[in-house]
Amino acid sequence: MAFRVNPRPTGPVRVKVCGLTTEAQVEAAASAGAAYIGLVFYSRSPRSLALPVARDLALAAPVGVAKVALFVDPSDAEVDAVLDTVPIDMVQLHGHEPPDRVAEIRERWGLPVMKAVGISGPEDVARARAYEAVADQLLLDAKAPAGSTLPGGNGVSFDWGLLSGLSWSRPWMLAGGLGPRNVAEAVRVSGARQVDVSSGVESAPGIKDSDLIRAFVGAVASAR
Ligand SMILES: O=C(O)c1ccccc1NCC(=O)[C@H](O)[C@H](O)COP(=O)(O)O
Repeated sequence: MAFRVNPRPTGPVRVKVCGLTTEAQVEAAASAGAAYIGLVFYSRSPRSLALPVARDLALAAPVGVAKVALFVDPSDAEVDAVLDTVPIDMVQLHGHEPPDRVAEIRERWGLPVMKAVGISGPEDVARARAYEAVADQLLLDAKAPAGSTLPGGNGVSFDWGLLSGLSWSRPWMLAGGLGPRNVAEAVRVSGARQVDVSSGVESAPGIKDSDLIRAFVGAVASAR
């Protein structure tokens, strides 16, 4: 397949490592150069955190690394419980939250919100446009495969060419099946200036691997 090559970008590509569960992983991600760490609050996920653990991880993150709290169709009480306990910089919504719920969460808690949208075809890209007006950032991720119990973190990718040459009024992040071996190509094809990874830097489901995190950030740094 022939891809359009995006114009030469400026500035480094920023990395989010999602689903960290130990302080050593937070240290590995931060020292490798990750700009964001994702903390998962979804009980069905192998990466889901209890509040006291999440608080310790957030406090272990150096200044300058944004702590992102990931929710799936959360109730107000769930958001309250996390934000009352854990120092968080951004909320990620990874469920079926409609635009008005995204706007409500943003306004009620006063934090930037990143809305994840599952992409498998051009109609999904069009759906993502509905969030440009209400979200601070977009996370363009692969759709969960049939049968998966997780809306994200499944290690599957989508056709990055769907994003090539598009412009967005909000910053956006590419996710889905990225790893040290394919992320440079994904950046080149999609034009992403931010990337998000979870299972691609794990040695087993839910277990992050510091060497893979370093390899991923290194591969991103080499992307042109
Ligand atoms: O990671 C999870 O366990 C998870 C659970 C429920 C909703 C979303 C989840 N992850 C979302 C992310 O931001 C992942 O980093 C993103 O989907 C990419 O995952 P992967 O394909 O494994 O790199």
